[in-house]
Amino acid sequence: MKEIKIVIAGARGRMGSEAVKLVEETTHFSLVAVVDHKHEGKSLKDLDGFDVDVPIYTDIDKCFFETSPDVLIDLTTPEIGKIHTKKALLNGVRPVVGTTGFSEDDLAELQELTTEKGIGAIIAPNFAIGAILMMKFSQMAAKYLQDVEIIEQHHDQKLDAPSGTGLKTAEMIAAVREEKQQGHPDEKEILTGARGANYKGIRLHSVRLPGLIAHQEVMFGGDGQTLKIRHDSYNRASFMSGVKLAVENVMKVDLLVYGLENIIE
Ligand SMILES: NC(=O)C1=CN([C@@H]2O[C@H](COP(=O)(O)OP(=O)(O)OC[C@H]3O[C@@H](n4cnc5c(N)ncnc54)[C@H](O)[C@@H]3O)[C@@H](O)[C@H]2O)C=CC1
Ligand SMILES: O=C(O)C1=N[C@H](C(=O)O)C[C@H](O)C1
Repeated sequence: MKEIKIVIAGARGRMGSEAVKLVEETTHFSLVAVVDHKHEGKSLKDLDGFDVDVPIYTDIDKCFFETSPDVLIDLTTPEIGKIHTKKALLNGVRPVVGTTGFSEDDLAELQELTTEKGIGAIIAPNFAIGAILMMKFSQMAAKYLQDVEIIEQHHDQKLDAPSGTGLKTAEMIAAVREEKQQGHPDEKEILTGARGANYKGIRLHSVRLPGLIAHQEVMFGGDGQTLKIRHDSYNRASFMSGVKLAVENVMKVDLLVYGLENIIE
């Protein structure tokens, strides 16, 4: 298999450090550099916990120019992730984006840029295969049970709410469900936010607690019955087979793919 040259942005983070391991362990992947907001000019091996000798860049354009990667894996923050994704496309580098917190407008802009540049990009709110199945099963269930609420639970260092997965699940359900208001028509929030966020009538609840990693339950209600579809990630290794799949697939597409469910048969 042809070698794929990769840059990782956010390599020191919880997900990024796991992605460094994945790239190192995969024979046809080659890590050529990492992007950080600190440590310009150092090697990754100078930092605690890494023994990989690749340069650290704080300037992503310079990084792309000097290392000519095929793929950028971005695992940073919502704000920075957007900038990196745009810069990757402008530099002819295929982005694989795990970073969440992008708005509909951001996605539309990136889709336009991807089409203009004619190179592939993958934005995946969740790389875990079990989470993809949870979303697909939820979409199936929503055809039969239209009353649904999403409860996503994450560690308390997470920046965005609702999670990318929660939002994507709501979007997938909304695509097959006629929009409706749930609960009592006269219901009133005594405390603002008590009923959660509202995506086309679907309620989304975000729990943030230390000890959690990434969990989501999609709860459906019908006459005298409920159905719960749940996924739990207990560690960040759970996301890595999806990252590998995304890197391999981004080399084969020439458009923006939003969600791994679009490349998993
Ligand atoms: N798609 C998926 O399956 C998953 C996505 N995520 C998402 O990935 C992102 C990262 O999550 P974590 O690793 O938990 O966060 P983290 O906070 O552990 O890591 C973020 C990293 O980004 C770096 N960073 C911040 N500003 C930067 C800049 N200007 N340039 C380069 N690097 C910069 C930080 O130094 C840090 O190392 C989040 O958006 C999260 O929602 C997390 C888990 C799974
Ligand atoms: O920040 C996280 O941790 C996660 N973020 C993604 C999201 O927002 O859905 C994926 C996963 O849930 C972990």
